[in-house]
Amino acid sequence: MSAPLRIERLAAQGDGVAKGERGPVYVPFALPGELVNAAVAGDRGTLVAVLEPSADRVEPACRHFGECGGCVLQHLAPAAYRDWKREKLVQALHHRGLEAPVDNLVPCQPASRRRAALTARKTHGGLILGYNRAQSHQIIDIAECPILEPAIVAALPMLREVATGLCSTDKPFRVAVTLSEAGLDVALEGAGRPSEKKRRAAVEFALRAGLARLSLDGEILVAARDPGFSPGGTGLVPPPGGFLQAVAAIEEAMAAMVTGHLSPAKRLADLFSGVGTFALRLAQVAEVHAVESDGAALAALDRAFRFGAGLKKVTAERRDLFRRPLTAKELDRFGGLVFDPPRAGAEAQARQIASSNVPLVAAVSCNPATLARDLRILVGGGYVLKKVTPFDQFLWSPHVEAVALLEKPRRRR
Ligand SMILES: C[S@@+](CC[C@H](N)C(=O)[O-])C[C@H]1O[C@@H](n2cnc3c(N)ncnc32)[C@H](O)[C@@H]1O
Repeated sequence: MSAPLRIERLAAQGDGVAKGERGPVYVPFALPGELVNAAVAGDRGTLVAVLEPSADRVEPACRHFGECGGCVLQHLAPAAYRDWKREKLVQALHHRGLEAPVDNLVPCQPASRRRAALTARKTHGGLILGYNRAQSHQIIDIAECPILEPAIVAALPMLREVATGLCSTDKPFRVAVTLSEAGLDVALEGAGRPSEKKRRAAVEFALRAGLARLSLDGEILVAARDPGFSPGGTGLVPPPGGFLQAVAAIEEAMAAMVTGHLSPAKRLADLFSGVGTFALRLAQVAEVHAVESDGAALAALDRAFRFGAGLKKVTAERRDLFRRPLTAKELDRFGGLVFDPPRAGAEAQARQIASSNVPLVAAVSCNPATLARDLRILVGGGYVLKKVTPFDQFLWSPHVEAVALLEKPRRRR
């Protein structure tokens, strides 16, 4: 049964929130101020009709909007959308009692995302390839995606063919596609164990289709060209399916901010370095020690440094920074550091940084809540939070990326 609801605000995941008889009701795709008709079950409402639309309601850019779980805010006008993302960060900091200037959101453009983690599954009607429906394992077969680089969208039919050729399971599997400077890098995971014949056919198809590289469960089946990138002027070739910042322009902007803050120091640390997004750029101005738990990422970083030109020293250390963070004593040899942990944040590492005397710190994060927790630890240890900048890297999703800059004043002798 549907009921009229007045939407009061957007929840953290982008759903509209109304006051229901038994508490808040979350209505996806409804906007603050709107009067909507929604079918309510428990605390979830399904939007039936918008009776009084918000002035901030706009036409969504994608035909899959509403079905596909990838984008939740395409119907919100750009200015309101940017304010909402910035406010998420402001509220997370406020929640931890942190006061710092928060910049406006650095926006990202449609058609700029250079990597996608798609899900595929064989069905009687052929292979479907796309994103999961919101809060479901059902896959929405996509024909377009306005956030992705057009070269990836244009390659969707070809990706379906590659995935069909290699698939030997009825279960869903992952198709990661990255647009490198040398073309598409495609990495399948969990597609089953294809026969030798299928693998050979996939290699031939990949070569004909002009893929830069094709991998299966981390094994490179064919690399016609190195699927490279050039942070710090290097020729970085990430491992198949490995982590890479999603939007090149946002990576560039975050790295410029981090480098600007840390550049007075001569020795730097990059913690949770991945393939060296920050380390390889920082190495243009300082010696860098990169620490990371993923051996394949570190090997790629090390190769890029060795074949790079004009870089100062880069050393790489494989280490689990959750279990064995760099200690305050180990950190004290650095004039500055950047840390960029996964969504869980870097609580143990932040405690060590807080007790250290590293004068310049940049914190990069994709989760405002854990960022605020870690910043609180640093501020408790005497760091001054200079400013925080939100970046949009996951357009029309509820995710916000951020860079926080901190300094520790020198102790008086
Ligand atoms: C958000 S990514 C950042 C990577 C890199 N800074 C970049 O911009 O590409 C987080 C990185 O933390 C690494 N990581 C995850 N858990 C870790 C741990 N316990 N210890 C060290 N590194 C870890 C991941 O492998 C990943 O490379």
